Amino acid sequence: MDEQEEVKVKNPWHRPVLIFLTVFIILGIVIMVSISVVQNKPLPKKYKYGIVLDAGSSHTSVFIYEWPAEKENNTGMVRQIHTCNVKGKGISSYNANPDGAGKSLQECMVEAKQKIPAYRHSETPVYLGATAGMRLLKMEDETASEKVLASVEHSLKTYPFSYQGARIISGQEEGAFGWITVNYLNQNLNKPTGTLGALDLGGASTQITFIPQQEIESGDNSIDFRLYGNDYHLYTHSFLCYGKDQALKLSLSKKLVSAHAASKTDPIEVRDPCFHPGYNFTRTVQSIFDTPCMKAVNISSGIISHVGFGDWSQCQQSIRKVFNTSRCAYSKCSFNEVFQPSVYGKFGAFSAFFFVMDFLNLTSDSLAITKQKLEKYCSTPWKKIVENYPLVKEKYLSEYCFSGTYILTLLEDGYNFTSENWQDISFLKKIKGSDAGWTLGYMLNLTNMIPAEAPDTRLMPYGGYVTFMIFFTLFIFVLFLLACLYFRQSTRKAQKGII
Ligand SMILES: Nc1nc2c(ncn2[C@@H]2O[C@H](COP(=O)(O)OP(=O)(O)OP(=O)(O)O)[C@@H](O)[C@H]2O)c(=O)[nH]1
Ligand SMILES: [Ca+2]
Repeated sequence: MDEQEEVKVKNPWHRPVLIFLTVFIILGIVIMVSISVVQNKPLPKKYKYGIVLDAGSSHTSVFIYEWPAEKENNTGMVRQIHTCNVKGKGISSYNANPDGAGKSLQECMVEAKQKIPAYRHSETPVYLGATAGMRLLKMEDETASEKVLASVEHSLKTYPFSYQGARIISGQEEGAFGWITVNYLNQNLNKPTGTLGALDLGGASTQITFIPQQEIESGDNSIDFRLYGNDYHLYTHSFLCYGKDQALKLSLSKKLVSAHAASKTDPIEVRDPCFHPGYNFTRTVQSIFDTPCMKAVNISSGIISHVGFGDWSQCQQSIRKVFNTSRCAYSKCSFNEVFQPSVYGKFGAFSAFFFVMDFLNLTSDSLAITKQKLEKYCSTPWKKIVENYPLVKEKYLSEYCFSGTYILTLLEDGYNFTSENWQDISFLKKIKGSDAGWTLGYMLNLTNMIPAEAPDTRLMPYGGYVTFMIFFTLFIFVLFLLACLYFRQSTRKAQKGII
């Protein structure tokens, strides 16, 4: 009995200090584990948003962009999460009914409200940039263009976003921001890699932008940027009236003028090699001349009979007439006396360059094959084309022969691409999910999201730095203990030896 009591008394777990210490240690472990679980739980990423409306000549598109809130100055972080095509034509078509321009944006802006989390609405910037359609309207009727801009401004201010302005952007801006977009999305801007030239074909204008190898001889075509610590010296030009819809009108007007001189029929028959054999459509003369891109001509008949005969090489001859290459006051020109250095490097060709070449399945062939295929396509009877593509809008369908030939002629005779560098052109619509176009570059610039200088980077992230320092300190401490132990052992051995 006494012995048993003695064992009980000697059991160390019955000592209060030890019990207290054990509970304390367990509690400590629980607290540490809980803190580490909470601390290391992946945080929900916070995003910011921006809206840009591309008010083009043919239609308006609304783009919504998203980027991680804490990484906004890094290249490639902004991505397009949604796009909405406004129903109907571009805002410049509302010249006679300006209120309609603002109203037309309603559906897409309501969609934007649903796509962006409500708590971000008030800090989400909205920009509207209008391009060639509004440039032409401003030339024709400045008051009407101001009314249209006032109408879209009034409409955009009714939404809970942060309205930042609606304006007509210049051709240089359109070209330069398109170039920034493609190079930002390809993450070319903070690396020593080459950049991609940008080719944009709209309905009313077309832009070419690239870094040339030679000096830029005209100030209007030069634009300088400092992005992420690199200096960029760009060549850019925007040809107003050379988008594919205006170019069609230009080309058709020339055919109409010569048909009018020769023909005695009413309506005048305009025979067109750029439209398929069997194509026959009645147009008004007004629909061809309703643009400041051409001087009005005095044509007696109000309507024309537009008849196709599908001959590619004659089509190309007729399109060449819209490019004036007879004079150049510089060492080199593209056309219409505009300076252009030799094209250099790889190019991304988007908007109608892509729609058309993709439809015609001509995005990856050599120049010679491209011409052969196009020749065959243009000579295909209109009836057969309609049968082959029952789902494609007839207006688009009828114009692909003209548009394909226009693209080829613009690139080869206008910009001076050759069979050697033809395959440096990539026809593209999107890059990593975001549309190629000027809108993203425009927003990045206005939100200061591309810094002039590359941000200074630390050797390692803060968390990594703390972990490294803790482990390294422990490692040194263990080495120190081992050294002490070794020192004690060796001094003991030495003392024993002495004894
Ligand atoms: N085939 C085809 N054509 C299209 C499509 N979308 C637009 N287009 C046409 O392609 C041309 C260029 O379109 P966009 O790039 O949107 O032109 P835009 O921005 O309205 O015109 P700009 O103000 O000159 O830039 C226009 O003639 C459009 O009608 C499409 O999906 N398929
Ligand atoms: Ca455009």
